[in-house]
Amino acid sequence: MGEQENNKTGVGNNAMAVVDEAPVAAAAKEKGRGAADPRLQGISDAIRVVPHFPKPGIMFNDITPLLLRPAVFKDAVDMFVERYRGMGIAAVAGIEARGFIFGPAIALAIGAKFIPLRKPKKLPGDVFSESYVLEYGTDCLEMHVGAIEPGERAVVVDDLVATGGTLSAAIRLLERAEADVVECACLIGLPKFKDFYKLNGKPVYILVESRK
Ligand SMILES: O=P(O)(O)OC[C@H]1O[C@H](OP(=O)(O)OP(=O)(O)O)[C@H](O)[C@@H]1O
Ligand SMILES: Nc1ncnc2[nH]cnc12
Repeated sequence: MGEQENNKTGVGNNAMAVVDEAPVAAAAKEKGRGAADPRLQGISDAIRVVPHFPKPGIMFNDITPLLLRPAVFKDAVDMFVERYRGMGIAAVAGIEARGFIFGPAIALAIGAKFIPLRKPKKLPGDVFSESYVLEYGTDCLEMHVGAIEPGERAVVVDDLVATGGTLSAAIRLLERAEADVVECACLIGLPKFKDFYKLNGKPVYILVESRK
């Protein structure tokens, strides 16, 4: 992925007017590539920030308003599809629950399989399990053994990266199956994530950065 491996690809501050509650459109302003992609402002505007949910102090980035706007929902999916098409990606791994909203559409569009990374005790077969710490608790992700073959190229998809704990667990799961994790893709990055350009050595591609 060349130059893109060395920066939080497509992510950065921008000068767009921002409503207080809306995340700032930040992506597609790849280094030296000129103006931001015009679709990003619509994506940013369609994300609602809800203070103190699910507990005091958390600024919850809610993607459900974006899902109610088909054109904006499509823009978000298209931006990921444009990025990963033709890269020999065999699998899109989506993180339960919100990675299940975007992951399958991306997988179908690029001709990849979709692998659900599920919360504990939901998958009936043999699983790999990885625990992680969240902004508001701890959790675990599981993946079916045999979902991916050694050496297959994979992208991990979720709606948001906060601490990076969930994505790191997803990367660990795929790597236990000897998959080649190419990148993680999220709609939203929280500002505190800005210091992480990589997770477990893997690039993280973010469309918009939340102000809060
Ligand atoms: O970067 P992190 O600090 O790990 O947090 C990000 C994760 O938190 C949210 O999911 P959540 O665990 O709330 O589960 P849900 O999608 O089932 O609501 C979000 O959808 C990410 O998966
Ligand atoms: N601030 C936040 N908004 C939405 N989902 C989250 N998951 C972890 N932190 C979150």
